Amino acid sequence: MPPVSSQDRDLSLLTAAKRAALDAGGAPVLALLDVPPDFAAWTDLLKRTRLIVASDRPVVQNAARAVELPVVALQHEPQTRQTQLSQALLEAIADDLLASGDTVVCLYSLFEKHGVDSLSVVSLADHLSRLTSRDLRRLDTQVPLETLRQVVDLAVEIGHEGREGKKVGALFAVGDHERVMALSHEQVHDPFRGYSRKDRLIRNPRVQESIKEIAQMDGAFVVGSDGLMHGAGRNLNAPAEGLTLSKGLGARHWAAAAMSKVTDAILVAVSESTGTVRVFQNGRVVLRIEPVERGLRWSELHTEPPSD
Ligand SMILES: Nc1ncnc2c1ncn2[C@@H]1O[C@H](COP(=O)(O)OP(=O)(O)OP(=O)(O)O)[C@@H](O)[C@H]1O
Repeated sequence: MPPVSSQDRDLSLLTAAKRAALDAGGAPVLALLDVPPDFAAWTDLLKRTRLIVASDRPVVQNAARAVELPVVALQHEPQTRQTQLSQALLEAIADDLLASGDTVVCLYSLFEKHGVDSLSVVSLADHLSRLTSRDLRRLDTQVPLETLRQVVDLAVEIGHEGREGKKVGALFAVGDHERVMALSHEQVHDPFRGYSRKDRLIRNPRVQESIKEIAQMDGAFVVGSDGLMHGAGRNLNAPAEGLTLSKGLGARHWAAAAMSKVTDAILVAVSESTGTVRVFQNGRVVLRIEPVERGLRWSELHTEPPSD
């Protein structure tokens, strides 16, 4: 069999991408490229199907901009194709080129130096939720992923929805609950006191609804590794020495950082003003989730020294 030229291979994959985009109800095509292709031929073939170009190479970015294609400019750093593709999708959502509920047809190269050799149809909603699990799994903690995931999902919902149109903040300590309880005191009456175990498990949807309601009150929720609520309305008072936090973060976030430093708990804070969820471990923000329209965006961490 004669070898297929890279240009022919690109065009046959592009035809398949167009077909997949139409089958998905007019999905956009995102091409992750290292070398500029013949963009005129590409747009000609794709016709009305929207094409977004992602690349860490200025030569590709410039060639795409020259024909007025939207560009996602990636950082050049050694990473797998899959990570690069995830990054491109997240950046495209952040730049409003994609919405987090979209299906996207992705074209990229796994093996070939030039052009594209692979096609994936990605549901962003599924992909984003898998990313959340993956990032949480990376945390080296004894708190089971399931419990962490439930708390983080709840925190994201609180930050995203608020309560009856009002913005709501919240604070959760997960794991190492005995030490967290010892380093905190009751700030307001604990609404969960006296409830049965079943009615204090955060996987119970009724408990989740109560948490959303109670989050409006002051203080923190203390959750055990098994997802059992041990306290609500707690004022956390771990010492805040030797901590570094981003500018603009107030008492809630300092309390979270401090408690995560002196215990093995993971702290999850929802900012009332922005809805941003921050996950703290060992005194540092290890994950930050920005609320974006209809979904989440995991973003990189920027740590700045505290202002005087
Ligand atoms: N040590 C603490 N323990 C538990 N909750 C706290 C603590 N300190 C503050 N909070 C809670 O955080 C709320 C907001 O405080 P503050 O505005 O200073 O925090 P912040 O970090 O700026 O958070 P936000 O972005 O939500 O405003 C307080 O009303 C209180 O409910």
